[in-house]
Amino acid sequence: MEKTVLIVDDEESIRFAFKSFLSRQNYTVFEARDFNRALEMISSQTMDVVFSDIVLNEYNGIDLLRHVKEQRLDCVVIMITGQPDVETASQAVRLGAFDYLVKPIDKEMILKTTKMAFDFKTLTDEKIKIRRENIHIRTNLEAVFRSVNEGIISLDREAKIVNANSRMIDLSGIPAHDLINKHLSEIRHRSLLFETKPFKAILEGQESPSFQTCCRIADDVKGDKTLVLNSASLVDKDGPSIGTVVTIRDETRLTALETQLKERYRFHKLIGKSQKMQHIYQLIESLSNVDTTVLITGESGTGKELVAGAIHHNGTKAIHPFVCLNCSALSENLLESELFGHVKGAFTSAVGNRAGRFQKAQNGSIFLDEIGDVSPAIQLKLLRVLQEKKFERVGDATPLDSNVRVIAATNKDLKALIHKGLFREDLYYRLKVVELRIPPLRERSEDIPLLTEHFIDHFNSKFNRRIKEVTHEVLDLFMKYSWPGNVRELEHAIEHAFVLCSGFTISLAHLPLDIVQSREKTECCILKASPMSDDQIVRALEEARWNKTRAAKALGICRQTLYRRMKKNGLV
Ligand SMILES: Nc1ncnc2c1ncn2[C@@H]1O[C@H](COP(=O)(O)OP(=O)(O)OP(=O)(O)O)[C@@H](O)[C@H]1O
Repeated sequence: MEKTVLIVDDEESIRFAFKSFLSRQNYTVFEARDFNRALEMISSQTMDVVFSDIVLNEYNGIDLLRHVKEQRLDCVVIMITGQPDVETASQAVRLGAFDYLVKPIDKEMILKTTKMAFDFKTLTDEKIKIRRENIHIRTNLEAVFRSVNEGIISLDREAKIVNANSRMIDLSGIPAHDLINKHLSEIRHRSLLFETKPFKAILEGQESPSFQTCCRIADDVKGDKTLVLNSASLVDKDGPSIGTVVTIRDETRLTALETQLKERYRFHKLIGKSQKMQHIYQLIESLSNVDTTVLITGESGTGKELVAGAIHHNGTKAIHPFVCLNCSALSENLLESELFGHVKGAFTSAVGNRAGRFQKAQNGSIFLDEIGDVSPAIQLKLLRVLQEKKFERVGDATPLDSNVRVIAATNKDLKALIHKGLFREDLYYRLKVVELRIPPLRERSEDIPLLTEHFIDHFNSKFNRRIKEVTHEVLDLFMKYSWPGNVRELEHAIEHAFVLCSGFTISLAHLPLDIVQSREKTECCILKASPMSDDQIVRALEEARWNKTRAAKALGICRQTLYRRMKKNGLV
């Protein structure tokens, strides 16, 4: 890069001497014999170093120096004088002259001073460059600091808050003037945010690693927030820590969306993403915190017990017991004692007092499965519990209070039972305050892949296996099959396959025969419908040398259909 020097002096010999010495050292030297010429040159050409005589006719070198400084020109000025005096020298230095030379000036001095001036200029330029870069970085950082969606707060080593961006102020709910320059201990009581781990660690003088926490911030209106806090030590390069910076990301919305998404596929122990299951989930939610009696209906194996469990566990009763009883499994007497308990001596084997299920479920919920199988006498007692919230133990006339939510279920048509006089109508309406009908699996086949995956996971962990999937044919069959036993049947089919499958994929060969045969039956029905002449059948049999399996295959029908056609034609 060109190094430019301007020599301003009215003495030509001086200008000549500077020019000849410096040109040989590869400096580009310009000359000016007076102040005005010098001004012209420094405004039209960048000068790195200016040597100027102090005496320049009507103006002097000090005026030139003043001009350079006023215009903030980027050059080093050295004053030269033939008549040194302390006052001008000190004035020159005060105004920012780099040096002050006294004539006569020899070559050595010119070269040495020029080199020093250039070294000084290089350093000054570097300093200016660094300063400009710093300003640029600082401006950018401040813009980032202001605009990011994360709260940022920095604290010094004494836990005094040095800075906080506007997002942080918003998250903490504390105005900037109450935050900046305050010690953490002074403001920690104002927001639960400051009670979290990173801030506690700062107060205790530790550095804390990145972690996730959920906290409720001071402004109650805003409610629970899921905040991810990250803290890092602020260190100078290789130096000691000068404080801590904590960043806070608000993930409330993300967490809510995640939860929603999960709920769509699963609700408590219920699996299913179909619209019908979404509707069930919504109903369960609205039923959870009301105390009404619920009647759950639906075919066997549709998940009625799981629904009852979800109603109980989703509500405020969840901390109290959830007691289940299958009413069809017990004789009338046993059921009565099981439901209401008995006292010692109530019957021959009653050797002591025994609490019934209603007592055990106190403040919680009781699930009465197969309610349609209950005898008229027990129906009457249940009606009393529902109406009066009271019951008596067998062998004791003292009524006991019942604070139990009743959830009943049946796969029977209770209305038909009422018609036949087998079920009390008044009990039916007491039970059916809200009816929840669980759809059979065939009406929500989009849940089948999800349920299949769920049961594979379940049996993998139960039997310590590593089965990955079912084949396309299996899934296809599952989607078409009518599942009379509903989810329970699917669960059992997969458990059956776990026994037979020794690899990683469940195929048709591993499934229960009745499910596979249901497919063959369907295919046979389809094939049977296609017209096929008796001649064609006989020809196929002859070609297959009367091997029925091969002939059926050649005709594209199943063996049973072929056999039926042969029988019809008297071929067997
Ligand atoms: N939606 C579902 N998600 C996961 N598992 C389910 C689901 N529905 C049913 N099951 C499972 O199927 C089996 C039968 O469920 P459950 O006992 O709740 O059915 P149910 O309708 O009460 O049957 P039943 O009328 O015969 O008493 C259970 O092992 C249960 O875990």
